Amino acid sequence: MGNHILTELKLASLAGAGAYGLIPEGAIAIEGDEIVWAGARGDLPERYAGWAETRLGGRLVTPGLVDCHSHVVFGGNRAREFEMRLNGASYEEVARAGGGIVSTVRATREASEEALLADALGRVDALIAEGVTTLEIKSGYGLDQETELRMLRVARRIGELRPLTVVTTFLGAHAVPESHKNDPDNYIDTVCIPALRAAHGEGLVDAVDGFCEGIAFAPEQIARVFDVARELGLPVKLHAEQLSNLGGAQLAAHYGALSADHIEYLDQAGVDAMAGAGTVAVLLPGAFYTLRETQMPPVAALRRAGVPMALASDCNPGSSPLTSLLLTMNMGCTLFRMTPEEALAGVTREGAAALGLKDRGQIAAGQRADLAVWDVAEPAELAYRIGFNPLYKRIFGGQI
Ligand SMILES: O=C(O)CC[C@@H]1NC(=O)NC1=O
Ligand SMILES: [Fe+3]
Repeated sequence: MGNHILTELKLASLAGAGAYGLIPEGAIAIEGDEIVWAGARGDLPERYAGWAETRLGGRLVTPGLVDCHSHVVFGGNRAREFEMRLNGASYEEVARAGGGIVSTVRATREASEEALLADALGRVDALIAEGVTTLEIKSGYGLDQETELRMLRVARRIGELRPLTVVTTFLGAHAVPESHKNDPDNYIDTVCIPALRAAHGEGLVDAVDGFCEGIAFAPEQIARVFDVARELGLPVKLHAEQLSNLGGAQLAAHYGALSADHIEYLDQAGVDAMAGAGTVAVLLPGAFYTLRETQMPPVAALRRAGVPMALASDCNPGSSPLTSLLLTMNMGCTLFRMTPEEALAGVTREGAAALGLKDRGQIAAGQRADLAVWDVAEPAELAYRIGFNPLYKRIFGGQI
């Protein structure tokens, strides 16, 4: 780290005017872990003359990628369930038959902290290899206090063991465990909320999430968890309108949520509520693709209303065993009809916004020096190609 100039680059700043905030002949000045200047190379201020210089041969430079929704910490895998679905069972049928999230809960409860960490690091390294510099990691496969906290400790350790910012999210309201399957209210009040308080007490929680859905929790149950999040001063986000419309996005907006995620079944009332609250739409095409869903999120309505749209892997063993943010971008375009610029913004500027982070996701003075350098001529290539990783160099916190 130190003072450094990156030059001979095409700058996709995702800031300022114009598509991608693109500057064909750009330069970036980095001091420590911070960008202190970015713009056209010809405008580089004299005061940076003499700084160490790295020439990038005209390669494209974007902000480091932000994966704002993942469940990368979990035990076991669900290949068997994948096979069941290929034999005709729906995702909800598998869930009601005791498969789905609950089967991963068993495997996660049985796994040690070291085993969970070792398994997760493989998935995290795949994301890092594609230029991810910030990763959100949820709990939600413990559904008991001990395991929920173990998952969040593993998430924190991932951020210590890798050149990566990890943001943790408590998702105790992910599913109703077998022990409480006839009494979800009791689970919320006697397990989920005490676990949230304990996790917060250990400094393990940066935000609180829930799954508002017929196979999970009702809005009233989510609201009780969000009331405690508000009491603890924690921001909230919500898996909402994935398989039906229970008004989850409106509930999220009512709590000033950072984001509402999935939202395939979002209606105009939900779009308007999110627009009014500044809640980011997090689109998760990996789950839509894996579950062979047909109801697309209302991208055109979100666009018209000016609701920011993020894209994320939703990496999880059941509905989105996906560890490629580049493929996520391609799916966002091909499946959800986002533009390539919206897709790139979705995994940078808007992904950061979905985490409430204002110091990253764009290339501009004052932002973290988290950058990705790509062997592509045009930014659209990042979403266009399928199964191709053109990352040339990943810069985390100014480490050239
Ligand atoms: O199947 C799993 O393990 C997670 C499913 C995932 N969680 C959620 O709230 N919605 C999903 O698609
Ligand atoms: Fe999810």
